[in-house]
Amino acid sequence: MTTTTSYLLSSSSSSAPLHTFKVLRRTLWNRIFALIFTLAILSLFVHHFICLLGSTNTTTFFLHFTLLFSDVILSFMWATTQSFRWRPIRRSVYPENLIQVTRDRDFPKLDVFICTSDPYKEPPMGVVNTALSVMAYDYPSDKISVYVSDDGGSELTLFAFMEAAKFATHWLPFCKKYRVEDRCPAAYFSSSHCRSTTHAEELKMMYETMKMKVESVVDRGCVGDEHIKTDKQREAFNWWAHGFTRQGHPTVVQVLLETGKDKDITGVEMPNLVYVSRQKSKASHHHFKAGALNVLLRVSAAMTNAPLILTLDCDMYSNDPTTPLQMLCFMLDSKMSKYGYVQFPQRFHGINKNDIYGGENKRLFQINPIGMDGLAGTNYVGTGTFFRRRAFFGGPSSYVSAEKPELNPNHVVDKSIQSEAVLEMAQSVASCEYENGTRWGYKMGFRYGSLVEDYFTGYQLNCEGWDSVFYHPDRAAFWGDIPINLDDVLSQNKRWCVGLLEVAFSKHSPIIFGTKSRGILMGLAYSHFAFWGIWSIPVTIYAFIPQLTLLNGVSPFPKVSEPWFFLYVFVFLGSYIQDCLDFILMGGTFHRWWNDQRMWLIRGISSYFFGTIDFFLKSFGISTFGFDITSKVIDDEQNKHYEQGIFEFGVASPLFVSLTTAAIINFIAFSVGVTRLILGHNKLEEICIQLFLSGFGVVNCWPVYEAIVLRNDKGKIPLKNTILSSVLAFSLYSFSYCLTSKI
Ligand SMILES: O=c1ccn([C@@H]2O[C@H](COP(=O)(O)OP(=O)(O)O[C@H]3O[C@H](CO)[C@@H](O)[C@H](O)[C@H]3O)[C@@H](O)[C@H]2O)c(=O)[nH]1
Ligand SMILES: [Mn+2]
Repeated sequence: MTTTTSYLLSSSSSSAPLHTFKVLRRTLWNRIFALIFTLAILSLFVHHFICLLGSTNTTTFFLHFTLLFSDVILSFMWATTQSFRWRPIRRSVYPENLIQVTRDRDFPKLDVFICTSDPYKEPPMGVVNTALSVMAYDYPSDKISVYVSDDGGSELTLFAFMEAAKFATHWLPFCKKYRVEDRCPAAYFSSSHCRSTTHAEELKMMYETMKMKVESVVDRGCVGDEHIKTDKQREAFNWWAHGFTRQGHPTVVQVLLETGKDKDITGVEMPNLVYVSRQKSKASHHHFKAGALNVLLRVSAAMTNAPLILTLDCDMYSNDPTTPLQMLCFMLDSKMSKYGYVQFPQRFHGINKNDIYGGENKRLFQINPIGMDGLAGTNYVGTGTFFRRRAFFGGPSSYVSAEKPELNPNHVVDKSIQSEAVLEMAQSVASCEYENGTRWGYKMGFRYGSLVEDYFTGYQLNCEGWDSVFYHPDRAAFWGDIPINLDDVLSQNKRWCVGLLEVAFSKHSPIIFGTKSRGILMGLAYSHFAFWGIWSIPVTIYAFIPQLTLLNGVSPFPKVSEPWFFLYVFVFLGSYIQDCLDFILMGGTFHRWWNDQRMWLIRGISSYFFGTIDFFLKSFGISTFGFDITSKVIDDEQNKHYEQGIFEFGVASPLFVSLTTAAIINFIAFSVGVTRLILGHNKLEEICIQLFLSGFGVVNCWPVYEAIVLRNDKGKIPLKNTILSSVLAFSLYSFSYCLTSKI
């Protein structure tokens, strides 16, 4: 391990700690480098001012001003990343010591929330696998309750869960008997750990039968009469009988398994399993996932009211049955009562060798969180998070009470979850109107007002005084799906970008409100995410200006013989090398880092660019945006390309237009630059920086050229897109020609 102990700290004073952490040794180097880099940035500004003052006409003034502006933004973003490098820490846990503070049977109850919202983009079998993997946790079954929120309001999903409830009575004892590690059935049956005994074969058969049944129902689009066996089932599916649509339907709460009543085939208690589809009506805003989670908070309060909550997306299945014990190491430490949540990293299976789309999001999900963890706490990333229920009701020392006493975290439920009173309560708190006039979404629960409800909620909790923990075990706690085509990746990033800008430009902007609440470093860390969208400004400027000026024979950058040239070299190499080191020290490879930086550029020019425009259009009331769910379905041909590491363009997405335009301009600028050098029309010393930047653009855009010219499959860039981009590139060139002809 490259991160040796600089000092070891434990927050528990007893001889056998539950958890410890170490501050990474790179901290010192990071701080020294931050100082040197700050001086370099200041010098760069001096250079920019000299150029601005020396400009002889408005065009050159404007040119230098644009470059200054873009460097100001780069510097701001660089400054925000210093918060992640200030004090990164790594934690360890010792679940074997839990016995000193509690016994198994006294473990706190755990409510698990799983969200799904579309049976076609999120196949029910995937959701079921996620649920089964957590139901089988190494945790007392009678302490676990799994609540599934179905925003798709789909009888197909309910049907899948009815089947899963039956299968679970076999699966759970099997896992425990053989100490199975992969408790997600799909993962287990396709892994090499799958036993080849008759018992395992039997289970596999059972699983396959269930899968076939569920998939055939999904293909048909409805649950046929032949599948409805009991009166209880008929009653449940009756909800779908009249005028039930996805956007307009009553609340459906269906208890599929109840602890105390339902037993597995060996006679051991089953966990609770509850299906919830909240009421929907076109007339009221449902606040996307945050709304769904708040409904689950209330429904679960009415039914079990566990003090600990795990939130999961439907595609994030558990990969380690001991995860709850690791979490308890923090939650049961009495000195950690101010810690509101424990975040496990989002990790993804099925990433191709070199991670062409940067799907791992290493910086977002692994590198930055260890930095924030060393300050006041990491951000919440929507899934793989264990919360204290209390954290949703005001700060650690400023309690906000719910409007109904039964919903408060200290309320003890003493009735069966299927009793009439409890079911009635669950129905009523899941209705559309319930939140009107209450503090849900603003002072309580998951927060509204941003498309990235996870980021916004974690941020608000941190601001209210809750700290949080990031725990990154070697064995991934959860595995999730990643989008495997470029359009999905870019659209997802665009949604994130819009949601983050909503926070950046709100009264809760982290730069002011965050800094005031939790200090400058936390303010900067949260600002780093909030202002993601503005990356688009420097990325776009550097993708076009050096290239267009090169084509027009103008050079706004220092010559090789000038000392300022070395400043540019230092700033570029310094930031790139540090970034690469951060990546590799976190277990990444050079190749993956390269692809990750390429995706950063691509996102800058597409997702962030269009996301920022969308955000401002919405702010002026010109357009609206929603939560487009990322597809978890795998198309065979796309998957083949992805496995081979080939980019998938395929659709005529507007997100590709700016990218293709930049690719064309960079290619032309680089070719023209090299030709002029060979012909002796230009000296390398004059155009070195511009030529380098164009060449860098060309190398990064390589997959785009392949997709325009060399490929003939479905994943190539549609001709329409190429023509549009060429026209745009030509217009940009003509425009720049007119401007620079006056210089
Ligand atoms: O109206 C909605 C929309 C979405 N979801 C669920 O939210 C989850 C995340 O949606 P997904 O399309 O997978 O979004 P991603 O961009 O992949 O998710 C990341 O970003 C989201 C914020 O944009 C977070 O909520 C997620 O936890 C985080 O993994 C899924 O389980 C959905 O079913 C709902 O329940 N209701
Ligand atoms: Mn997702």
